[in-house]
Amino acid sequence: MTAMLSVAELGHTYQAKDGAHTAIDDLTFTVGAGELVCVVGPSGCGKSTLLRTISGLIRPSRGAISLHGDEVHGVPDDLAVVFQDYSRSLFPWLSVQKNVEFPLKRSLGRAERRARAAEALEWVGLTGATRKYPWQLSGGMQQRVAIARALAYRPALLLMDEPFASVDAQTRFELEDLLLKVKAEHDTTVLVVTHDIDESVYLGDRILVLSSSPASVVADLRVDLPAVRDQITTRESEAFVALRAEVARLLNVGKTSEAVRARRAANEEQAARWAEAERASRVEASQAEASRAEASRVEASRAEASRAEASRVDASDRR
Ligand SMILES: Nc1ncnc2c1ncn2[C@@H]1O[C@H](COP(=O)(O)OP(=O)(O)OP(=O)(O)O)[C@@H](O)[C@H]1O
Repeated sequence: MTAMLSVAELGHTYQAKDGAHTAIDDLTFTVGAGELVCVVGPSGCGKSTLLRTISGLIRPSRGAISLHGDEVHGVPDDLAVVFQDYSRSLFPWLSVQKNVEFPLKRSLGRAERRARAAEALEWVGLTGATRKYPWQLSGGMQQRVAIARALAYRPALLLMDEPFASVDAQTRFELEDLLLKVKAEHDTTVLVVTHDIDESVYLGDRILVLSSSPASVVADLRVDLPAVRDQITTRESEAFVALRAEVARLLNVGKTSEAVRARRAANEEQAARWAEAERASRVEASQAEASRAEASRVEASRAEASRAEASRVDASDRR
C-alpha cells in the first residue's frame, strides 16, 4: 500500500517563558492510501500537537512529514480537518449548502461548487437540509455538515480530532457508521484522534497507541475485524473484545513506561544534586585546607621575623 501520510522521527518542543516542554518525541508511522488509522493516547500526551504539525499549523522541532510524497511546510492544500466542536466550525449565518461550498470558493467556479456540495451532502444523508441553517439542526446533523464540508474538498487526507466526542451515544454510533460508509465508498484516507478505545477498534484499520507526553508510538496494531462492521455484533465479537483489552493494556504500559521515565529523571536529578553537593563540599574542604596552609605560612613567617628581630636585638646588645 502506498503511503499517503508519512511521519518520520517527528518531535516537537514548545518554548515557553517558564522553560521548554517536549510534547512529542520521535514519532514514526505511515498511513496508507484508503486506510483509516485511529490514534489513541492518554490525555495530554500530544495528540493535538501531532495533528497541528500534520496540518502545518505548527512547524515541528524535529523530523519530517510528507503528504503523498511532498514534504509538509505550511498548511497543505489537499488536507481537511474535522474538529470536535462543530458549533464553532460552521458559520451560523450561512445555509448548510453555503457552509459546505465555502472552502471551495478559492478553487472552483459556482456551478462546480454547488455540484460538489450537493454530492457531499448526499453522502452524509443531508440532501433534505441544504437550505437550513446550522442552528436549525441537531448536533449530529451539524457534525454531518462539517464532515460533508471536509469531503467536498476531496482531501488527500481527512484529519479528525475527537470528531464524535460532543454528541450523545446514539448519534455517535450513527456518525461512526457514516464515516465507515463514506470511507468504504470513496476510498478516503483518514486519521482519527480519539480518547475512546472502543471507537478506535470499531473504526480503525489500524490503531496507533501513544505513550504519555512526550508521545512516542507504544504500538501499531492491525485491526483484524471484517471490513463491514455493525454496532452490535462487531462490538460483541471475541476479536473486538480481545483487541479492546489489548489497547487498554498498551495504554497502561505507555503510562507505566512514562512513570519509569519520570522516576529515572527524578533519580538522575537527585544524583546530579548529590554530585553537586559533593563537589561543593570538596571545594569547601580544599579552600579550608588552603586557608589553613596560608595561616601556618603566615604564622611561620611571623615566627621567622620575630626570630630575626630577636637575634638583631641580641647582636646590638652584645655590641
Ligand atoms: N502552546 C503550548 N505551549 C506549551 N506547552 C504546550 C502547548 N500546547 C500544548 N502544550 C503541552 O504539550 C503537551 C501535549 O499537549 P496536547 O494538547 O498536544 O495533548 P493532547 O494529547 O491533545 O491532550 P488532550 O488529550 O487533553 O486533548 C501537554 O503537556 C500540554 O500542556
